[in-house]
Amino acid sequence: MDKVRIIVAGPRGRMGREAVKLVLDTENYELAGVLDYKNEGKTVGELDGFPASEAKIYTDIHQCFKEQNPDVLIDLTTPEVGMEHTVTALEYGVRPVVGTTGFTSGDLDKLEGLCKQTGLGCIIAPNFAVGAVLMMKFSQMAAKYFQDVEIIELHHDQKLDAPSGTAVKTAEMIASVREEKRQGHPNEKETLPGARGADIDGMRVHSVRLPGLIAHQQVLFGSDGQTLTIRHDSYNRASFMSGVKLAVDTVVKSSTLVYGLENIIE
Ligand SMILES: NC(=O)c1ccc[n+]([C@@H]2O[C@H](COP(=O)([O-])OP(=O)(O)OC[C@H]3O[C@@H](n4cnc5c(N)ncnc54)[C@H](O)[C@@H]3O)[C@@H](O)[C@H]2O)c1
Ligand SMILES: O=C(O)C1=N[C@H](C(=O)O)CCC1
Repeated sequence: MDKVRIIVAGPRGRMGREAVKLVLDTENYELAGVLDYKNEGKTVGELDGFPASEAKIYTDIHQCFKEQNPDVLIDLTTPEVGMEHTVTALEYGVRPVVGTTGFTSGDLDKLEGLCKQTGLGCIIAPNFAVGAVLMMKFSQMAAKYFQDVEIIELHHDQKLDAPSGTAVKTAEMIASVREEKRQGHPNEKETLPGARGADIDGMRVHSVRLPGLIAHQQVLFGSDGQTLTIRHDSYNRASFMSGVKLAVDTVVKSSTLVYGLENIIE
């Protein structure tokens, strides 16, 4: 069987480093190159702290795709860069696996259209950790019985986007089954703006940023005389890699946009 030729965008980032390792350590994957904004002309093996690899570093995505003709792009960058990479990948016939968070619903609509037009698969996964996907699914199940819910997401203090992609996805999954409700007292008033967190469909979302954390979320449900808390913790970035592998193995066979790993986990 031919190896899956993969480009990793954002290789020197916290997630990108793990993804490069995953690709190099997986027998039927080949690291075709990486996309960075610097180090053009060097190889991955020349970067500090990277395993031996002759894969080339590109700063120009067009040159990269033309020279390497890869099968898959794994993007772990920032929302603006990630969206540009994803659109360009689909235009070049490359299937994207996107872990980058912060895409808007407009971005997702555009990508869905591009997938239809090109017949290519694309996977956007706000969270690759299997436990986090289960947390979201369990929360969706619980929301049928508990209308009142608040989400607390906790991440490291270098995270750029808030709320997290996971919190947004969780709220969307809950909203799809929950009877609409504006929570809290009808006369509730914030005496300090932001005290009640962000509002997604009447659900409150609170973002904590602290050094020492990696990626954590708890979903709290309340009703008469009882609460239910569903919590997930990622203690390292290796926790995301089995999900990245599942997404790569799935996207090479798919022809539509998939938003969320819950749609491909059995
Ligand atoms: N889906 C998931 O399970 C999951 C898990 C962790 C992080 N994330 C998301 O992944 C993204 C990256 O997270 P991180 O913690 O690795 O961030 P990071 O800041 O450590 O890494 C981002 C990398 O992108 C690189 N970059 C910026 N502009 C670029 C460009 N034009 N071309 C190529 N590379 C460029 C930066 O140099 C940096 O190394 C974030 O959006 C984060 O929310 C998702
Ligand atoms: O470290 C991050 O950044 C993470 N972002 C994702 C999100 O926004 O949900 C998932 C977990 C880690």
